[in-house]
Amino acid sequence: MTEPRRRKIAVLGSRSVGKSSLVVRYVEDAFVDSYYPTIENIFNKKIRYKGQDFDCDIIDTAGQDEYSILNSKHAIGIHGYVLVYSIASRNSFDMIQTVYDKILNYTGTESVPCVIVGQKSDLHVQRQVSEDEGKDLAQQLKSAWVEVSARHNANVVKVFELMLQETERETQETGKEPEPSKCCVM
Ligand SMILES: Nc1nc2c(ncn2[C@@H]2O[C@H](COP(=O)(O)OP(=O)(O)OP(=O)(O)O)[C@@H](O)[C@H]2O)c(=O)[nH]1
Repeated sequence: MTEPRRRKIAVLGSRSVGKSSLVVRYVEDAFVDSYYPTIENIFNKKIRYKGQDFDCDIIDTAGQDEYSILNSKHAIGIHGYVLVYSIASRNSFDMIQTVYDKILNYTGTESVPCVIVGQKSDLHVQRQVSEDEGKDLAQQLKSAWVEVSARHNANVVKVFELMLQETERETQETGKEPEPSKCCVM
């Protein structure tokens, strides 16, 4: 038996897009209708992916807006980022690029392993962001993309499979362990 590999995953995005609901659905298989703004919560989950065990810390963060300063501990020392928007909020979709740029500002790299998540896919009538727009953005940011509903438990597991696909891409190609993000001094 090989030792589980430790991975740190940060979940980021605008306020109220359903970051906590996504993580709680995944880790505890529960859904709550009420809204409690998050400051920070760290969840631990063992994930088996392609025959390998991963011991994952999933960091659920406070919602971001264009003026908030990304906490360095949510950008540095992280293996992969789950960037969440709501399909019913154009603003939250626009925020993905902003948050992504803030991460790159810290890491000084050209890209980081990312999954872009269109949450609340059950809100068909209120949809403001099309699937194609989500896919196009993901292509630009060289990220994976998926639409999910924490409420209906649709595609939630897929988010974390895609996350490991992204963080382990290099390991599969080179056999090298992925490095968590580092701070770049400009
Ligand atoms: N229709 C629908 N509503 C959802 C879904 N996921 C979450 N919500 C609702 O959206 C609201 C916000 O959800 P949260 O999970 O607290 O959002 P958050 O992104 O963690 O919010 P912050 O902590 O402020 O950043 C709550 O009222 C949830 O019940 C979903 O898949 N579908």
